[in-house]
Amino acid sequence: MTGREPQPTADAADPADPADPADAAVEVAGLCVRFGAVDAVAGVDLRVEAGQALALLGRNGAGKSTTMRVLAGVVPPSAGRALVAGHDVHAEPLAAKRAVGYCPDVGGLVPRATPWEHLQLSARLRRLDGWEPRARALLEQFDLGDVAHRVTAGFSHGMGRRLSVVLAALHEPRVLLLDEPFDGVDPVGVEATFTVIEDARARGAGVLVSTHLRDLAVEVCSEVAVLRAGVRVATVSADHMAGDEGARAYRALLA
Ligand SMILES: Nc1ncnc2c1ncn2[C@@H]1O[C@H](COP(=O)(O)OP(=O)(O)OP(=O)(O)O)[C@@H](O)[C@H]1O
Repeated sequence: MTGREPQPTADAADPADPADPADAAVEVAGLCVRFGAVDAVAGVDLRVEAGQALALLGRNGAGKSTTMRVLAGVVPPSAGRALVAGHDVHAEPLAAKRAVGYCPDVGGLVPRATPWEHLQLSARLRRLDGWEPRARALLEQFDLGDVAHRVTAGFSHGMGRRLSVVLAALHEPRVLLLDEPFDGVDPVGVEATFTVIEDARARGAGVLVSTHLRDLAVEVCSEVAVLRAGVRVATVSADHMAGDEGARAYRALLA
């Protein structure tokens, strides 16, 4: 991300897109992403069902953010398939972007714009009606109400993270992609993010959370997928990754 573009990405026409209950929220098969000589993602398979939250764990450079960027339509796949809410991100980019709310790991905010202006722009691009009460509620929930009309240039890292989650959640997307949503975020922000994830699951959305914070991941997600060097090495229940035993199991997968 360049940090110059607001999230989410602009959409064009917005025809009705009724959910097909047969569709997974996220379906990734044989995904490869190459940057020159670097295989950032080297054949990843993932599935997130509607109403499920899956955590994506792995060491620095494992390919987590690249996978998220493909699903958000920011980076094209080199090979394989990536679908969100039944839409191929490559073949149906607009329908796919419409289904997604994306919190990028870095950037995405316009320094000279206020949180309210970010929300206004997002609502306009997505042609949302009656979005204001939800926007106000989300800002309050994330303790950003007092700074709703302050430019984001002076925001702390954690404030920027919290606003990025608010922007991803505004339109109640069918697929919520949160890349490092807890990074540098205080307990109020963590709690608010948990609520956003739980609300999304309750209305049948699928959630993918990329993070280094295993303890938080297992608290809010039902399953964990571990990437290593661009390859998925395990998908296990969150219980399996909890506590001291989970820490040992996780370290073993990274070795
Ligand atoms: N735009 C790019 N150009 C070249 N290489 C890239 C690019 N984006 C990612 N990479 C490389 O792809 C690999 C995977 O990066 P990625 O950011 O997906 O990892 P990650 O698991 O999210 O890491 P972290 O936990 O540090 O954020 C790394 O080797 C990285 O250097």
